[in-house]
Amino acid sequence: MAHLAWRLAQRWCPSSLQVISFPVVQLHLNRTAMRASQKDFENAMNQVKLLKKDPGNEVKLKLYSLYKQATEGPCNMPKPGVFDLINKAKWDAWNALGSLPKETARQNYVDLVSSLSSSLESSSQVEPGTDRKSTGYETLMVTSEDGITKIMLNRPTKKNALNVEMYHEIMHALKAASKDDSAITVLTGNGDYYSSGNDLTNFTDIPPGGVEEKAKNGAVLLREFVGCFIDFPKPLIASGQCPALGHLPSPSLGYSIAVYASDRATFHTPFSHLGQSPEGCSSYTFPKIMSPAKATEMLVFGKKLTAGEACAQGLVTEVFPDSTFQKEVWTRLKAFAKLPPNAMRISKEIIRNREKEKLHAVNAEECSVLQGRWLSDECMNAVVNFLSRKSKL
Ligand SMILES: CCCCCCCCCC/C=C/CC(=O)SCCNC(=O)CCNC(=O)[C@H](O)C(C)(C)COP(=O)(O)OP(=O)(O)OC[C@H]1O[C@@H](n2cnc3c(N)ncnc32)[C@H](O)[C@@H]1OP(=O)(O)O
Repeated sequence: MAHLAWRLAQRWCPSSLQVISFPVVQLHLNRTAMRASQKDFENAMNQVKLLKKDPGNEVKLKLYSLYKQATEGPCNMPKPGVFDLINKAKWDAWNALGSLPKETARQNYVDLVSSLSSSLESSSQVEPGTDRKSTGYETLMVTSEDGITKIMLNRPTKKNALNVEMYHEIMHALKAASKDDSAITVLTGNGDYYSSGNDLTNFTDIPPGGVEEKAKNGAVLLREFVGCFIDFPKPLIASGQCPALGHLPSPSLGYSIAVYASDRATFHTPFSHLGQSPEGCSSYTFPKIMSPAKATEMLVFGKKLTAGEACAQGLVTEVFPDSTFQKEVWTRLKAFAKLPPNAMRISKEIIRNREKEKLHAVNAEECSVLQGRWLSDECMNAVVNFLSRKSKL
């Protein structure tokens, strides 16, 4: 629960002239400091994500409450029930700020983060330069520069497994990128995995309606998620330097207009190993892009492809040496981003539009089949085996 509260608190924030105790430091916040700008506030939100050490629940609740006060003003949400422990603690912390002005809350948030950063050391885990314009996501780093919006999956310690929050944040980031002034969008991963697919702990949080309700909600979420890729209007590029496993590769490979991979990357869709079935429209796009026989090896038998093999099969646009990958790919992307954006958009539209209806229908069918698969013994056993550390891919 502490971990969950921390993750929740990472996008939020603390209060004013007060001394907050937690195991590592005593924070003395100065209310008379200069007013923090929106940019200072955004920088502080990014800093929170880079903290190496957990500052403790008390501070996390402060961060949460100040963030909410700074962005939404005084708490006017209904009070959560007594058994909803995390949400109740958050509500109490926010409500305790009363009518504290938004600007003061913003300043206090910035002050608190600054104290935390100097006391708790920042992590150097993320790629350099990725904190330039991240926008308060918890599982992503989103930056926008030189006409390129970069959406980077940012759960490196979990190999960028997609938890429910990440599904929502990716959808949000794609929708925002479709409307921003960038010309192209790049999807990539931080750490040594592009992604390890669906976070298998997504299967553990069973709602009152039982596993059937869980599976139904999962199918709705997945359909919406893949739908966002199908409808994404701008050129989308997947850039992967390392292994891509399972879930995300399918939609991002099938719908990207370009896929760049380093010679260290691999592509693996182990649906059968997990008692599941193809998703992300891969049952339709892969046999078209590759050949039906090669797609069967990949989608039915879970054969892992090297970047070179994936390129030979047409799944990957080009493979670069690992040592020069970033430089070569970003030089190319920056050149693409200078092309007339409307022309690129329209060209993508004309390539993809006649397939759109079909893709949505395939997506719906795949999600419905998966909903049944998630209730099968085969799937449940595979998830239990992973979670009990009996298996890895
Ligand atoms: C009813 C459910 C509704 C859900 C909502 C919708 C879902 C839509 C699903 C659509 C279908 C998708 C299909 C797929 O995605 S299939 C792919 C699933 N992925 C896997 O099976 C990968 C499992 N992971 C591994 O095999 C290995 O971790 C690895 C990726 C090969 C890496 O091994 P390595 O030894 O290097 O590293 P660790 O195993 O120690 O991993 C580090 C920590 O990361 C955690 N981890 C990694 N991957 C996942 C994952 N997919 N889910 C959850 N957790 C993951 C791992 O447990 C370690 O955590 P720890 O440090 O806390 O132990």
